Amino acid sequence: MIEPLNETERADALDGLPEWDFNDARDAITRQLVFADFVEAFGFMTQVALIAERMNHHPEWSNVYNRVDMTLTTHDAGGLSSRDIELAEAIDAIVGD
Ligand SMILES: C[C@H](O)[C@H](O)[C@H]1CNC2=NC(N)=NC(=O)C2=N1
Repeated sequence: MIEPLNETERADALDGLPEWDFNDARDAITRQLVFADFVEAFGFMTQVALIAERMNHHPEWSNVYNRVDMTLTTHDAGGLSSRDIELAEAIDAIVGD
């Protein structure tokens, strides 16, 4: 059973993820991306999907044309865990941040 991050761990993790916002109500992190068009957005989502499946950790997300909205939290932990931080870092690497 994975545990949610404690206060110190959460603060440290958020420091390392400046492109992500913290959603206190959900104990989740969110990021919105805008691409040139749908093909670029869906190509990004395809790359994330493959990594998420490999990690067995999956984003909550939505896509409208060139926009992708992502929320990361760990359902099994009831909040933000180290798995979300690892997935966020992998997503940032795809984006080039
Ligand atoms: C059974 C399977 O391992 C779990 O349901 C995994 C799959 N992907 C997951 N993704 C996310 N974001 N949180 C989880 O708790 C989670 N659990």
